[in-house]
Amino acid sequence: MTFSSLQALREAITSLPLPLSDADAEKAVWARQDSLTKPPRSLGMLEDSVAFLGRWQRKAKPTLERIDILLFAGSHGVTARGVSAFPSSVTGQMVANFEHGGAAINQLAALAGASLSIHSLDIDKPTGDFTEHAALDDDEFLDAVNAGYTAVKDDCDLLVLGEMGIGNTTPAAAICSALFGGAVEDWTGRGTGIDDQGLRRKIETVRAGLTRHLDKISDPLAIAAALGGRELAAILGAALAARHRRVPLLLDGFVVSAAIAPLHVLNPPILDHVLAGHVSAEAGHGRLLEKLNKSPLLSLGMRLGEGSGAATAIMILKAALACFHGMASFAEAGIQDKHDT
Ligand SMILES: Cc1cc2ncn([C@H]3O[C@H](COP(=O)(O)O)[C@@H](O)[C@H]3O)c2cc1C
Ligand SMILES: O=C(O)c1cccnc1
Repeated sequence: MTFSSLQALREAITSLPLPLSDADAEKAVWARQDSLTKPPRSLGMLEDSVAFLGRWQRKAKPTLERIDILLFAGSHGVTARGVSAFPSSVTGQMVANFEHGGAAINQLAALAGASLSIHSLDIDKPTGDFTEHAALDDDEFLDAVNAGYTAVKDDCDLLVLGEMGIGNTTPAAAICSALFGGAVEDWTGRGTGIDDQGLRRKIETVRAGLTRHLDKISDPLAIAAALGGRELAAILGAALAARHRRVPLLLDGFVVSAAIAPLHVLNPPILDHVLAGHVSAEAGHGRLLEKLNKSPLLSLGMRLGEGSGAATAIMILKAALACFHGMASFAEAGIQDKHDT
């Protein structure tokens, strides 16, 4: 499926009947977990994670055999305003680095046993500077959403989305400010490590973008197009495809979370298939996860993007499944179970 208009996309988000998760599979997961040789629920979020995987994989015994990491790259016109500590040319150079296996995400994907595919979205064609024009017109936005939507494959046990795009913490901050309000400073962080003067410029840039596109403030998809970018739009499309296909999605940092936030504002249950991998050190990510009602598995002070925080969290999911599949039950081990009260 691809979307030929914003209206068709909006309908797919708000009015199509959404496929549901499997409550019976989840019940079976909890029944097994409660029979294993540990005090009930003592593995905390590990147990919650197995229940989540069971529900969305529709399996009483969930697995992580096939994990796909899709990394989307795009270029941002707003970088001309001096909002990043790095030049825009680094985006293409990092794409080459991903292809040669030299980036953090390559190492983490290999360790996690995940496949990694790189999707470059017109990186030689930066988006418009959102303080002056819409970053993307409707057609450009839909093309990127469709690229993300069609990149998701059915037969995967878990999906991770990553991004590369110098400057993209600025559109992420602008989208959050537009969707959720509050002080622009609270959504705007240092990204790649911009200095104090740069941070002030970045905050002013976000403010100017909000003023320019004030007329779109009540339309989350118009905000995503006017203030976003191609890799963010593709992430929105991929998250929607995962929901339609009941593929569980593990969320990365601030940029990926901001990219899917318009889905939440349009229809909160649409992100029920999403688990937060980590909370990034980027200002605003913790607040954004609260808005999305997600509790992160990890808080490691990471602020890289690329899908790296989520890829690290895969190891936690694998730890959870190792216990779930490998532990003996009280009956098998001949251990006395909890007193009946
Ligand atoms: C070498 C390098 C590798 C990266 N990998 C991810 N990012 C991250 O930093 C960028 C966002 O931060 P800002 O908005 O400050 O530019 C994005 O490309 C993001 O993926 C990187 C940034 C750099 C410099
Ligand atoms: O949390 C993120 O997604 C992030 C933080 C800094 C730079 N790039 C991405």
